Amino acid sequence: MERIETDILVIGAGSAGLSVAAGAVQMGASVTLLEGGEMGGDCLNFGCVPSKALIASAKVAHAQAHSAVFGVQSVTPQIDYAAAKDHVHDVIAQIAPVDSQDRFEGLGVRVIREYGHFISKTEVEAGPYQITARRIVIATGSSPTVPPIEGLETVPYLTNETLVDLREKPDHLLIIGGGPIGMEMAQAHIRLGCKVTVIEGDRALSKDDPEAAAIVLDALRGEGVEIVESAQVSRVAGEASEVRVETADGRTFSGSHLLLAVGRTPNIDRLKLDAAGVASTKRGIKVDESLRSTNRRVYAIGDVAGGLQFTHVAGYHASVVIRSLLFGLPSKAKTSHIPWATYTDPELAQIGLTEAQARKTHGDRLEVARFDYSHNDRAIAERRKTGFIKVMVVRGRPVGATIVGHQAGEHANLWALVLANRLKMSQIAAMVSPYPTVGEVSKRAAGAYFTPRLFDNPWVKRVVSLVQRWLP
Ligand SMILES: Cc1cc2nc3c(=O)[nH]c(=O)nc-3n(C[C@H](O)[C@H](O)[C@H](O)COP(=O)(O)OP(=O)(O)OC[C@H]3O[C@@H](n4cnc5c(N)ncnc54)[C@H](O)[C@@H]3O)c2cc1C
Ligand SMILES: NC(=O)c1ccc[n+]([C@@H]2O[C@H](COP(=O)([O-])OP(=O)(O)OC[C@H]3O[C@@H](n4cnc5c(N)ncnc54)[C@H](O)[C@@H]3O)[C@@H](O)[C@H]2O)c1
Repeated sequence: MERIETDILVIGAGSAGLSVAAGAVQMGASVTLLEGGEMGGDCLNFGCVPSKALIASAKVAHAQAHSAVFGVQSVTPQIDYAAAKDHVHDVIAQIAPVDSQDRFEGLGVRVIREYGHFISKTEVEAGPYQITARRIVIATGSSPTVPPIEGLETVPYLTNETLVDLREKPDHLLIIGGGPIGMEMAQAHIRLGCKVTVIEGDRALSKDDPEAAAIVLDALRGEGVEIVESAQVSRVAGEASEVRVETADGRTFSGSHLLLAVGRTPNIDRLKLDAAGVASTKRGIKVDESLRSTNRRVYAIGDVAGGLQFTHVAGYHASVVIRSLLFGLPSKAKTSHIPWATYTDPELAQIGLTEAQARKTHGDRLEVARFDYSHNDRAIAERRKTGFIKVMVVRGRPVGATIVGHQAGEHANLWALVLANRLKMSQIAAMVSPYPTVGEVSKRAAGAYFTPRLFDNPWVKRVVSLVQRWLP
């Protein structure tokens, strides 16, 4: 057994672990990084990157089939599903060097390709290594949840992990779960020529603003995706290319392939957390606001910390703990300025509070300013008129924004800046947006906030008429 002593041990080389390791080593700490699976974790290999690459293929197919309105003859796209997956793997390969063992070793990180588990409060064993660290960061991420549905163990099913390598085009993809994974993959597959049925136990896209989610669901239904809500799956049966899904209320759906998209389970089983005195729940490792576990030398970040599960949150968590790991400074993770986006078409983005959350927190002090895409000239030119932005404002400062429409995820950047820096609506209104851009919707939402104050205000009218009398 080789013994290693290190300042910081990072367990897991996904978005969270890599961000901590890169930051800490470049600021002078000695860093050891364990990775039992693929460098880059879920986002690169099975999550964000492959899903967005497949969505890009699907967009091209959709554009070919719907070009006539632009004066370009529509054609029936000839889909080569396996070639689309080649494109997905090529995209992963292009991004992989950034997350690679070579790059991290080049930065000075000791990278060990083994799964690790605790043997004491400060020690971890990984393959032939025993590592003692002053601080340990658990960044082991999450895996697709496989729910206890009767019959599941007898039926071939896909998860986001195995979907990446599927090369035969599903004739009819059944998706259990109408969250972001289910909806993104549903639209990608209908556009790539599959039949798609989504079976959702509750409400599809239930974590998002219902009015905005309804626009996305309408669009998907319009493209032919069957979305069945309030349909808790209780049993599955069948075999390869013939799968049957039954719901608790007795409905049955049949398809050729089954994708599970029912949420995530934290990767904690291998860690032997008891040995380190690190407490956990079903959602993940218990952490305080500083992302410290019940063992003060051990932090947990990213998906395994059980909060919002996004790559940018993993990166943000890394920045929060680095302050405390390297400088011993107090540092707290907040969620009030965190954005997320679902990359359906139209896209759906949320930053900070939804309208319902803001109403609950701020009551009558809440004002909602909104602007519709249908009044944006560029959106009209691009035939992307569906969507809206609404901004939740309290005493002149936004506390949340919801955007549904073309490139909503891109427009979320501006509102993420606004919320992170507690900017005022007047500062957004002062921005000059280039015309014609879809991004003008943000400025127009700020305009909508001031319109009644300026144009429907008798005092303003009185002052203007008075000044006009005196002006030479
Ligand atoms: C289909 C899909 C699409 C997604 N799309 C988006 C998106 O568009 N935008 C977005 O922001 N987020 C998206 N996400 C979420 C995003 O992928 C995750 O939030 C992010 O990957 C979490 O990073 P992480 O570092 O916490 O965990 P992971 O990326 O899961 O990394 C954890 C790593 O730890 C390793 N590991 C586990 N246990 C051990 C151990 N004991 N020892 C050593 N190594 C270990 C694992 O092998 C893994 O590589 C998507 C997720 C999925 C599934
Ligand atoms: N664009 C993005 O940023 C993006 C994309 C994909 C995934 N993600 C991340 O990955 C996480 C996981 O995504 P997800 O879609 O798997 O999870 P989710 O928890 O958001 O949605 C799962 C859905 O499955 C339903 N469900 C659970 N059991 C069921 C059953 N037996 N029958 C029918 N329905 C059932 C739930 O009601 C829920 O609506 C997301 O929360 C998000 O953090 C992000």
